[in-house]
Amino acid sequence: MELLGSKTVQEVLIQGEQVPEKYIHKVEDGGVPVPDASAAQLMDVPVIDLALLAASSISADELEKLRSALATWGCFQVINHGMSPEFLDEFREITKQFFALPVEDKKKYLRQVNDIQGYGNDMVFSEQQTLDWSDRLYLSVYPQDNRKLNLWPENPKSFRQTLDQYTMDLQVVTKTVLKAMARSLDLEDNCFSDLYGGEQGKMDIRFNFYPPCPRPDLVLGVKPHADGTLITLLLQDKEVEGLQFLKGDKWFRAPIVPDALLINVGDQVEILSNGIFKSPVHKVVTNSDKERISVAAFCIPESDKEIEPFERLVNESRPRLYKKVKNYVGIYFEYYQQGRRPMEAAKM
Ligand SMILES: O=C(O)CCC(=O)C(=O)O
Ligand SMILES: [Fe+2]
Repeated sequence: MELLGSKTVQEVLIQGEQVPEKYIHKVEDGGVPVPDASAAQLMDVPVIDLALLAASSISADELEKLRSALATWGCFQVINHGMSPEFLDEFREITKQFFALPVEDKKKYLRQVNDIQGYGNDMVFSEQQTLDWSDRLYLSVYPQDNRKLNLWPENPKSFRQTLDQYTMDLQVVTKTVLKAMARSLDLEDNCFSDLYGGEQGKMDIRFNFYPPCPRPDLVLGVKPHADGTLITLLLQDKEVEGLQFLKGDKWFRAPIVPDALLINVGDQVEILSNGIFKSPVHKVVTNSDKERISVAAFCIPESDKEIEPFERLVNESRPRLYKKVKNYVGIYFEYYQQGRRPMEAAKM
């Protein structure tokens, strides 16, 4: 159960408070709570041309690039995805315009306690939870029955239509990526996409807004987590960095490739691939003078689908690492509430 909601970050800032205690990360052993972002290296994650992954003209080199990126980083950037740079700019623009509305106007779309959809802050499950320095708008878009249109902004005027177009385009990208992932593992083309569901696999969208933060050394935009999805497609801010990925015990900065989408696999693909593809732990740092936006699209299997390692990927040299799970997103929140890594629930 969620505790009563707290304020949005924007409201905290309007009230001119010091950064409230609840947002502050502490390190008991006296280390640095949030290491200086500029000290982190850029990741060398490949940029993949989606046209070269489409079934009709698939390139073996591109496929190998994909497999190797997902086995090392768990993510890659993709260009030639069918959306024009102008359209991506328009989509970023409606995101900025929505968050720039006065608090009162946005509150029409306020998330209710215990519902994930709507505008507001991170869901709060325990008194101990350190809060993220981000405001969100979370909307389910597919299947269409999941849409709560009363929570879809009417201002800016083009918001709904632009979101609709963006998510239709993403469904096409998702299908191509899921097929290519299967091929890169020598599996049957549709093995991932069958779990995702027919024409309209489940997709949720989270618009993230990170206001400038007076204490980037103590506060995170999003605390370290891995996504509970099959895959996540992220549109990053065009100018402001913030996202970092963990590899080994080091954090790396995700580079901005303005017209690319950054795609990462989530826990469910790590399970299905028997650990060959890594669901990367990532976080978002804040900065003191620039706001940042991003938009994450979460692709999630239907909740009645059983998720377990594909048999072809289990053998003597690679024993089965994960149990069968169902409704993983439900498990995800239960573990998250207790401050545990949800993947623990799936390990053998
Ligand atoms: O803002 C970002 O770059 C990433 C956000 C994220 O990790 C998420 O929404 O799950
Ligand atoms: Fe994430």
